[in-house]
Amino acid sequence: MLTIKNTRKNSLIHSPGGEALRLLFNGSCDADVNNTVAQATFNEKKWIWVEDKKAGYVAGYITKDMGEQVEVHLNDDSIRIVNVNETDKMNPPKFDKVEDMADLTYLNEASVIHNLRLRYLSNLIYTYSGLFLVAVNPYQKFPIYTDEIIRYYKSKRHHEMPPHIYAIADSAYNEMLQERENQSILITGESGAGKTENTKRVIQYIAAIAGDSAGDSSNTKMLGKLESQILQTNPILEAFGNALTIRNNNSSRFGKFIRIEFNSSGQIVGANIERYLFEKSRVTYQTPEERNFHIFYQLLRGASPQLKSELLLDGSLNDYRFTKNSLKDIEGVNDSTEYQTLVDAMNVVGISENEQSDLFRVVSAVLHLGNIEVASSRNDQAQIYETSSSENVCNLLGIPIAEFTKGLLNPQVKAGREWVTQARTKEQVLYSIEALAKSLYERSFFALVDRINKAIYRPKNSSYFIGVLDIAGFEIFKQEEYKLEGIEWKFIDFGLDLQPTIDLIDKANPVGILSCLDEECVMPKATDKTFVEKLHSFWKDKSPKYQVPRFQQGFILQHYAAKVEYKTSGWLDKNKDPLNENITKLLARSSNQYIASLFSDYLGDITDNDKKNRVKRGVFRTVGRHHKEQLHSLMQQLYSTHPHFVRCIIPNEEKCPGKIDVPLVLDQLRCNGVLEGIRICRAGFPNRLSFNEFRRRYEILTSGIIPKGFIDNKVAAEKLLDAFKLDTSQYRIGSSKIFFRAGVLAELEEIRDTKLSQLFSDFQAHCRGWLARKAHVKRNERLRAAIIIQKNIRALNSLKANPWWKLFLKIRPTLNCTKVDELQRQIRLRDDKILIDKEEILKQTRQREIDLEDEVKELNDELEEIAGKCEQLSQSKKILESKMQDRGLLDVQAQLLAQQEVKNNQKEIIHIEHSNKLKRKYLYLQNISDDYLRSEQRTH
Ligand SMILES: Nc1ncnc2c1ncn2[C@@H]1O[C@H](COP(=O)(O)OP(=O)(O)OP(=O)(O)O)[C@@H](O)[C@H]1O
Repeated sequence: MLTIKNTRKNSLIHSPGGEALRLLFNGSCDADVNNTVAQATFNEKKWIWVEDKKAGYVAGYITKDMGEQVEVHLNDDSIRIVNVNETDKMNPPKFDKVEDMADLTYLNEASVIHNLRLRYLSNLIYTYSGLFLVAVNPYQKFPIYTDEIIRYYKSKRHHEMPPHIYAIADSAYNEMLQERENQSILITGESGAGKTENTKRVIQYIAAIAGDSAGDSSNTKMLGKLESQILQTNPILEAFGNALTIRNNNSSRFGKFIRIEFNSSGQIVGANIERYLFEKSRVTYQTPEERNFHIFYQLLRGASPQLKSELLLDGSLNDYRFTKNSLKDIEGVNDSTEYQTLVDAMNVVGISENEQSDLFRVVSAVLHLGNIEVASSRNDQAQIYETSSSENVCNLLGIPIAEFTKGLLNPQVKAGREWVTQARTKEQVLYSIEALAKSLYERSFFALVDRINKAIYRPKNSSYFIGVLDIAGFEIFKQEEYKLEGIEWKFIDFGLDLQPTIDLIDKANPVGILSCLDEECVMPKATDKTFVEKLHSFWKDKSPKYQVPRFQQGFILQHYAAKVEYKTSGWLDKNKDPLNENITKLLARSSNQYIASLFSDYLGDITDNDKKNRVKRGVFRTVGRHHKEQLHSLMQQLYSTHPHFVRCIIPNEEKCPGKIDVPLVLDQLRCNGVLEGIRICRAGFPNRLSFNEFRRRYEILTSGIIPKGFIDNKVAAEKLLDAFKLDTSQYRIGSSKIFFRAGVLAELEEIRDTKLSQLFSDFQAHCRGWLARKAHVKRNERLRAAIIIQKNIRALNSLKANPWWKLFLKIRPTLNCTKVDELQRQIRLRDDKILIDKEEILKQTRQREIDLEDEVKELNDELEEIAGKCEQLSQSKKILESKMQDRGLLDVQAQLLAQQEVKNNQKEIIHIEHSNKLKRKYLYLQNISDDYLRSEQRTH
């Protein structure tokens, strides 16, 4: 029993489970730690709702304020007590159901859970909490993932719309386009919390908005082929990689990182899936409340009889060891329909019928492997008497049965330098059968992921990506950014310093747990015990995060959320993951190409040299090392992206809609860092903008502050900050960005919105004014016109009554008014004639021009001819001259000169005649045009 004292009015009480209770009176109360106050509302009777572990919620009321004590009387006459934390203060009711919990005035566990709970009970499953989006699994379908909702969220700002996974997807997409930076969305949470559902929603949203950025697709029904293929990878991966567990009917038994690739204009050009940590042990063992991977049930229930007979499957779920002890059905799920969905999805992705049958062949082989019955002979040697299952296995896997059986029962192993045949016990054979079944299924699953990637991955056209990580427990905080930007930042230890624990697991020197395990795996005679002893010698009392357990063989690690005790039995074996090499070699040479490809790394004879290499390779590729390398590469990728965080919360363990188990939720909030996330967000500078972006967005708020012409973006941003009169504690200026405390940018955005809407109103007012003025002028003109028309009509009407006018009208037909008419007619006729003459003159002029041109051409030809003759004459003159020289005939020269003169004279006469001719023609044309001009003038 706890006695709570000095509880102030309006202060917050919260139960051991963290439920919030607002006290509307002064006083205190006793608390029974077994009960949880769910909700408290006080009216005059001061009602209180208390959760009773047995009875559920029970209502009670507070009878009286007794000084420092408050009794809560329940309707079953008992008294319930609550735990009060005096330091916790209650937020005013206006903060109830607040969309971003970073906005809470008082931040504490109770307020956070109170808010989440209120929202959850109002079917609001998404809530922002500073750095994260918190998503509480509703366990029911809300209509919040429709095409219409997608359209609402498209290109909206973060806080413009209620919290939603689409808002996160949208900001990742827009930031990718604006910042030209890869993005990642890290979706984490416990099993069953909703990671995979939210991952699917992110991909659905991105496929809808980015599939066709040219048009307004926003419609999942109108997706392109690639987008559909990406979406259809889901049912395939879920069939082979998901299973029913106690916590989740559709639990992913592997982690995945899906990268959606975009070109520079933001259209999807491909996708790639990387998988992590596959739970292959489920193939051979499940608890009675759980199932094997879905595909086993789907195939046995949904495949056609013909396919089943091809796969040699003539039994039902109860006939196969690997399925018979499991739960068979999932509520609300029809495996046969799911099988059809799977086949349809594989067809969409482009997995051919042959490839599908290869995948199913492996599933069937695994089922038959489980049914191989191994007996023990008298000398403890394993025997297989009933061979039908082995025959089926060999038939399906394309390997000879004799060698398979021999490899299982009497494998060849190396003993020193010799190869010897070893007899195996029943347990050893069963172990290697199970190891084979697990490895076969796992390799086939990995090959399936590779095949899917082959269909959807086109790295060539890719410029950026958005990666969606669906995996339990991932954390990256980019606090180094402050350092890079030169921001003064006092590191606050929020309990997030996980480095000592990470070192303990990961470090090579001093040897961390994984390295130590790898080392032990190659040590002769090493056992799980020697491994643990070695670990203790390295870490006991040397790391505060490492402890030695009292009773078990293992160690205790202090993780972020809690201490975890690890039992190390079987670790060495699991890390080596040994397979019977006699069998794997057989499989590598299988007559079935697909099966052979799964084990191609075992191809080739194991010579001494190979063996050495194999062992060496084994050292580097233990299970632990493989995971470590994979995760390291994942972290590298994540660090190169802009991260967005989604924290999924499981509300209760009964998969029950509308029920929130407060201690369970509180536990998750504590473990997944939501509370720290909010604190970091409030303590640090969670919003940042580059100088350029800041100036571009907010210059509008302070017209005239930034002078015209070029000015450095940083200087401009500083001027703007001064003009905003922001408190300097609210921001920090880095070397390329400005960092803001939570809420500052939201405020600026609000002011900007107001300003923009004011500007737009002004603009609209201007436009409307202009239109109205134009309409007014038109109306005035119409009015004037109407007045004139009226005036004329009135004049006409008044004239109508005038007797002179009447007389005039009467006598008009008899009047000789033809003169005017005749004149008009003559004018018309003359006009017509002028027109015709004009045309005729033009025609003639054109014709004359053409004739003249022809004549000029002829004269030119004549001139050329004369010139040619002259040339000839000068030639003959030259000849004659030379002859004269030869013969001394000077008199001939004189004669020729005389001839030449005659010729020249003739030429001159021709020239004169020609120019006279041209003159005459010119005068003639002049006359014509004068005539024409005169007639024109007359016309006018
Ligand atoms: N947003 C949601 N809307 C409706 N149902 C949901 C939602 N999120 C989760 N669920 C329900 O909860 C179940 C578990 O969710 P999901 O498989 O996504 O969990 P998980 O965190 O991926 O778990 P695991 O780690 O075991 O794979 C889903 O099958 C679905 O029935």
